[in-house]
Amino acid sequence: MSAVPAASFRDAELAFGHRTLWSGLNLEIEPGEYVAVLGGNGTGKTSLLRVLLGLQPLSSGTVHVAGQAVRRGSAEIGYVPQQRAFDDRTPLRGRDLVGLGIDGHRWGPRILGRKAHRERVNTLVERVGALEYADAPIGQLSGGEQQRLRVAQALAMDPSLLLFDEALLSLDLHRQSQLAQLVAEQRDRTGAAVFFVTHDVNPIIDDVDRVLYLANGSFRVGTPAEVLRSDVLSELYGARVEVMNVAGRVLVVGAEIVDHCHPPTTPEEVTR
Ligand SMILES: Nc1ncnc2c1ncn2[C@@H]1O[C@H](COP(=O)(O)OP(=O)(O)OP(=O)(O)O)[C@@H](O)[C@H]1O
Repeated sequence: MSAVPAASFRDAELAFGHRTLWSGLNLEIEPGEYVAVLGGNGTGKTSLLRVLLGLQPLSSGTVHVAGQAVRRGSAEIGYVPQQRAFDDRTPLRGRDLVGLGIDGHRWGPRILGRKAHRERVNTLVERVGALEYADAPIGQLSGGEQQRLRVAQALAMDPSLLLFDEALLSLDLHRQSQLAQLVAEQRDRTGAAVFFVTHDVNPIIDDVDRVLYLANGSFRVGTPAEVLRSDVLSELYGARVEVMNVAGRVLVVGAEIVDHCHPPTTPEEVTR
């Protein structure tokens, strides 16, 4: 008997007014499966995560997380939102932010006792390599440092589904690969499924099982080798799109012309 899917979409459609972001989405993600969500600006990647979080209802169809209808505040989900810097007056230390991942989603007494809570926070802070600055006010940390603490918060309760929205954005290449490794380790250790929204799949490509590529009000889903091909993406975009391997990285060239909402100024890097 197969396990309950970590997440599943059935005939799912999301539209705002007359604009359909995607429709006919049938997708089951198994525990431990790693899915990269790719596509240009405004194609509905963040909205897809918001649907899983129970923050955005579908226009039609159904969505489940761990076999249950989605709901807000689910402890099954760890989420790293698209980055917004904390105000430097935010009255939180780095480790307080991480601690919110343990019991910040619920009212009432702490899930863990004071000592166990402290130890758990310390383990998480150490795991993301943030011990050095975890006691500093969060708003005084760099974007990359804040990001590592956000990741620690998302991992806090070993959720069965991890959602990352452009989590690599403010990190240098070394930190990108460290974070990618951390996510892969967490997946391997806990069997969590992963949805990773990104404009550059290169740092995570070795870990990715499937790609969900959104464009032009439609999508393609499959292994990176199945989806990240000139013929497949040209058909999806309805225009000539080249997937090129340049110095070990694959670039998608031509997609920016069709991603007309907020065209990127450089070729979109998606895989090597
Ligand atoms: N609640 C809403 N009501 C109306 N339109 C919305 C709503 N939420 C999102 N949109 C629109 O849906 C489109 C997709 O937004 P979304 O943030 O999901 O895109 P994205 O693929 O994550 O883009 P980016 O790469 O720029 O972050 C955008 O045009 C956005 O303005």
